[in-house]
Amino acid sequence: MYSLSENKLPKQQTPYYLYDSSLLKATLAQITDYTATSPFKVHYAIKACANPAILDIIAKAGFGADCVSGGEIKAAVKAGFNPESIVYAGVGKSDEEIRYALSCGIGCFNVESVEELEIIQEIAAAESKIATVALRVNPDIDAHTHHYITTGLKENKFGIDLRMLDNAVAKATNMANIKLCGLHFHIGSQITTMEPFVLLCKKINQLLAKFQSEGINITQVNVGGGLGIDYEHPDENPFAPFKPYFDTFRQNLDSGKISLVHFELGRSVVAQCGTLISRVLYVKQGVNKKFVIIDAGMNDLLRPALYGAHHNIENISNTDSTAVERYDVVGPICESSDIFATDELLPITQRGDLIAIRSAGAYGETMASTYNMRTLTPYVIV
Ligand SMILES: Cc1ncc(COP(=O)(O)O)c(C=O)c1O
Ligand SMILES: N[C@@H](CCCC[NH3+])C(=O)O
Repeated sequence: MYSLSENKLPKQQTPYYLYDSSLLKATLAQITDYTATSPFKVHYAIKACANPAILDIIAKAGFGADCVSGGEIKAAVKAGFNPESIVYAGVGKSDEEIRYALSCGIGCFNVESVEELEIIQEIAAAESKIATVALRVNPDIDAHTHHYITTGLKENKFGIDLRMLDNAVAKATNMANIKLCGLHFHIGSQITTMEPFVLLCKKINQLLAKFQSEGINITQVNVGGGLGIDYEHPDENPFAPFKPYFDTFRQNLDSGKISLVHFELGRSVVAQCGTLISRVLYVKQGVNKKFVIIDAGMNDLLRPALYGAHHNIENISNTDSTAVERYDVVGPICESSDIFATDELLPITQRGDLIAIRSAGAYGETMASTYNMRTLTPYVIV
């Protein structure tokens, strides 16, 4: 794995994303190993990181792609993902995006409402095409994660409510240009215990048994993504708990009823291979505290400002932990929420030091903006 020492870092203007390709490849190899013995297919969730160099590596490793917009489908096709291995979710697919997805020949639309199903039928009929769809079910399961990234509760906008599912299945099976291939679920992100996934498996088993008893043979399920990572200990735990995760589905899904299980992993694939590298502009004395003001801001990495997320922060210019101090680590953006950490214990830090913000490979670069007329964050892959 790449070591973050100052003299080995690329000579690149800060701030920038640094991606470790060897860690990414080792992660992909683990996932491939743990899924090889079962009818499991993993689609990488492009929203986590759509960097072309990263997509290239993931496509070459034989993964499918999970997309949520026409732009993501375009990026996936360009990166070499097989269109038949592309799945497409999202509550607000536009007519143009549906037409584009059909023209690419994507593998499956994960349909989030009956209203959307009707539009896909209409467009597919006009284009004389068959759209393969899975119905996204809202299973009303609490993923016990940040409320902004919980997606499987009945008050969330995602998926079809359980009470409306029978109607949606009946409609889908009767539409001339729709081929119903399965059910789709995604209960949330950064899920760190297996319990919500066990509940999900139980719900899936119940639903498939019910439909099969009614003569509706649904044999494929997509269980979404959501596997969490260790933000506090990226060196001790560079890999997400893939083995218990895949074992949970192997042990709890009713294999007699299911021919293929699709996964849509994002964060757990790419988070640990990315680091945001930044430089200290000022160490500012406040009334009761010191601020380390760095040249990266919430426009480069939004997660701390949006979710109060904490990423591990390291001073890679001074690693001497025998003399430490507490600092608020903040960016230059004109917002009080532009804070990466409060009371962070760091070695004595000074202007010019390089700061690494770890575990930033997922939902980092993809959520960056040009707010305050800043340039989009560049990247280096090593
Ligand atoms: C439908 C869908 N699939 C997959 C993912 C990827 O989730 P994660 O990055 O938590 O694995 C998301 C994001 O939460 C999603 O909305
Ligand atoms: N963007 C979120 C995850 C949302 C996943 C998309 N449904 C994060 O950074 O944690």
